[in-house]
Amino acid sequence: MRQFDFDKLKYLYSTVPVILLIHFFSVLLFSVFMWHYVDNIALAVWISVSVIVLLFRFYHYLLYSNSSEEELRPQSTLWLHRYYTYVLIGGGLWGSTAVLLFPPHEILYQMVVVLFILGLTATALGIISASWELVVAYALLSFAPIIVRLAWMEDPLYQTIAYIVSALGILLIFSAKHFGSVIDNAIYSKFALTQAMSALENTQGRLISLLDNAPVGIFYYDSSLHITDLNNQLLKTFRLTSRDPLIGYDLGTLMDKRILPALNQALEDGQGRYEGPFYSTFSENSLYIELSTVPVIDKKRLHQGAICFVKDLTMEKEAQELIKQNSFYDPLTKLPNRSLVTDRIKLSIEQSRRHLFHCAVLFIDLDHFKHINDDYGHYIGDQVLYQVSQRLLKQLRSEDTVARVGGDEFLILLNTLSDDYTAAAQEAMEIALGLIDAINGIFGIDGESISLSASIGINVFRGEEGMLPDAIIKRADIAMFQAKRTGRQHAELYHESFETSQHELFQMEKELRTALDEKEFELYYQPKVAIDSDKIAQVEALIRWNHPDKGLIMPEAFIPYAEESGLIVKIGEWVLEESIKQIKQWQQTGAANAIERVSVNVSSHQFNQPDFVDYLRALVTSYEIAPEMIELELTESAMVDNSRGAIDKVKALEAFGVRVALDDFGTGYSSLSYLKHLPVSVIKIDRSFITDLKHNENSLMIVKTIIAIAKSMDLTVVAEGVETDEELSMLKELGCDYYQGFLCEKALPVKKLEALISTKISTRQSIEEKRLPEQSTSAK
Ligand SMILES: Nc1nc2c(ncn2[C@@H]2O[C@H](COP(=O)(O)O[C@H]3[C@@H](O)[C@H](n4cnc5c(=O)[nH]c(N)nc54)O[C@@H]3COP(=O)(O)O)[C@@H](O)[C@H]2O)c(=O)[nH]1
Repeated sequence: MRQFDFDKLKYLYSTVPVILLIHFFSVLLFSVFMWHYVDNIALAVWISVSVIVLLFRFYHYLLYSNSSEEELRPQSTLWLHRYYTYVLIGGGLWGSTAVLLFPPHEILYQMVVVLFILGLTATALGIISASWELVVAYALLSFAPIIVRLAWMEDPLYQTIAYIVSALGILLIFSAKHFGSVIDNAIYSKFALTQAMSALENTQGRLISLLDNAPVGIFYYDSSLHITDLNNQLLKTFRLTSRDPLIGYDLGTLMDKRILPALNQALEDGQGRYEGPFYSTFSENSLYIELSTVPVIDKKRLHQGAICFVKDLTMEKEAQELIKQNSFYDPLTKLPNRSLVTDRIKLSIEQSRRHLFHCAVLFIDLDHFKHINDDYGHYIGDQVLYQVSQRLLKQLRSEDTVARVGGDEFLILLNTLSDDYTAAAQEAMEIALGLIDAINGIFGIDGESISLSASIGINVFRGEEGMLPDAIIKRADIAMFQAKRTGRQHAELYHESFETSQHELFQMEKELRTALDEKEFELYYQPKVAIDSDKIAQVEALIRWNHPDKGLIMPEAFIPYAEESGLIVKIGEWVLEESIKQIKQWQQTGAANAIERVSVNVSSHQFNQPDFVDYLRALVTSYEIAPEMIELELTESAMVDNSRGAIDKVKALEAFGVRVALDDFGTGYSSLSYLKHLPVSVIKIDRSFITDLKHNENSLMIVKTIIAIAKSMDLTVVAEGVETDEELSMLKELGCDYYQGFLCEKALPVKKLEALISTKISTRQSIEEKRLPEQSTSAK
């Protein structure tokens, strides 16, 4: 059943109580009136039937009233038919009075019957007028019998009354039709209203849910800038728990007035927008918001205030700031990074070009920082970098920029130096020296004392057309590289010639790689003679490069390049393995039985490799040679550069059986007290002291002292660079254990060394033999 028909059914049932009452009292009244004039049995039967019908109808009415709409809806047609049935039975009962209860003679009571039928039908038709078919059926059932009865009577008066009743009946039917259409309209209007109300409620519900669940804060405000409504998100945005302080709030009194223009804009029929920081009056929070406003206009185009949407962008903004911070600043030191300093250099190029002053870029690289990371771990390494950044900042002016551009690399941009290049270079150099002083020294971190130094490259520039920041940085880098090459711990001012030496380095590096791949290196061996027995007891492995074009190249010509490029590690590994192979071969062939030990030079780079000891152990084990056959020659600087790790490594090597000699002793740090801390077995006195031995009192004193202290510490002493008998006899007198030098032999290829040793003659004899032809020649 359609909703409209269902509503009509509801209306019809709403009339039942009235119908029942009218019907009941009408039956009662009719019976009282007619009791003496009609057949009492017929009247009793009529009354009984009427009462039974009324009771049933009442019962069904109660059933209907107690049913829910959901229960009634599926049976609505049945209930309509029930209603129709009872109405028609009612009509039939009153119609039947014209047949059963019409007094034959009392004309007055006959008219009472007619009046009852007319009155009740008129009432009934009014009530049931909502159903046209029912009206017609009811009118027929109630009027037809009385009209027929009256018309059947002979008296023309009755016939006239029959016409009148018929006319009234027709009139009533049409009145009921009109009344019915009024009721229909009323039901339809109510139905339409209900529909509209429910649609409105739905829309309102949707709007409320939209407002409450909108991801942006929303509030309405009237034309006098007072808040009239708001959603939950707005409370969240402003960290509030209650709407109360906001409803009716005058936005004109906000502490932060930056949003007012946008709010007013919407009241002037425009759309307002604001994005930026906002200080909340209510929660006293600093936010970053995006706000937009639109006017609220009703159907009559009248302004009803405005609506404002507020988005809290605080978190996005903070994230953006963080990203920005990370893309322009170094997270560890909080210093600008390469991008930012590059930008600033660009600016300096422009400014110095316009104002004719000089600027400088200082490229700082910490010396041997890698060892700090390797020995103390990255946490301490990070702390050192942080402290360095702080020391740098302290030294500089606020207009200068300090940036961290790599692991242990810092860039400093000095602005507004002198307009004279020489003066500017001097200023930059003074600042650089100040920075070196600031960095040089001990860093105390977590109970560790870490010594540090730095090398600085300086590039002084004045902006020119087309000058690029990268080129400026590169020059400072080249100068820094030069500072590293020339001893570290100092500053170098960029010079064009540095580029050539760098180019040379790259070229040499390339050639050295080829030399390794093409096996162009060879080991020569120089004898070390036991002074007491005058026997070749040991040899030192010394590298040579058989260059395909340049011939034999001595190590001093390429080792420094190998050191700088880092290739020394690979070359050193080759030397170690080659020496061990040679030892193995000598062991197997017995070709050099007399050789008790082979010493190998190890560069600080190689020695400072974290896995150096393990590497050597593995090599010795895999070639199955006695570790005692090897002696490693380390310079003092290799140990001082990495004092903590070096001592442990030397201990581990000595414990394994490999001996460690301190090479070039007397040069460099030359700290005799330092010897106590180094668990080495041998010290080699530097050649420079031996050469000077005869002519320089100081050298004699130094050699004397070194030997005395070494002896007191039970160390073996080797003197290198011995070229004369005099030097040898002086060393013998001072108690030196071994000597090495041209007096015995220079470094020889393996075959020649083997040949020398296989003569099994004392070196003195060999020397004498060598001299004899010379003497005979001179004698001639
Ligand atoms: N890391 C490595 N360094 C190495 C290796 N091989 C050599 N070197 C180092 O190169 C420097 C020069 O070595 P070299 O040209 O071989 O010179 C050695 C001797 O020939 C020279 N010597 C020896 N006796 C005399 C002498 O009586 N007079 C004189 N003028 N020179 C002499 O001394 C060099 C050996 O020095 P040292 O190592 O200090 O014992 C040199 O520093 C080598 O260390 C290598 O494989 N790896």
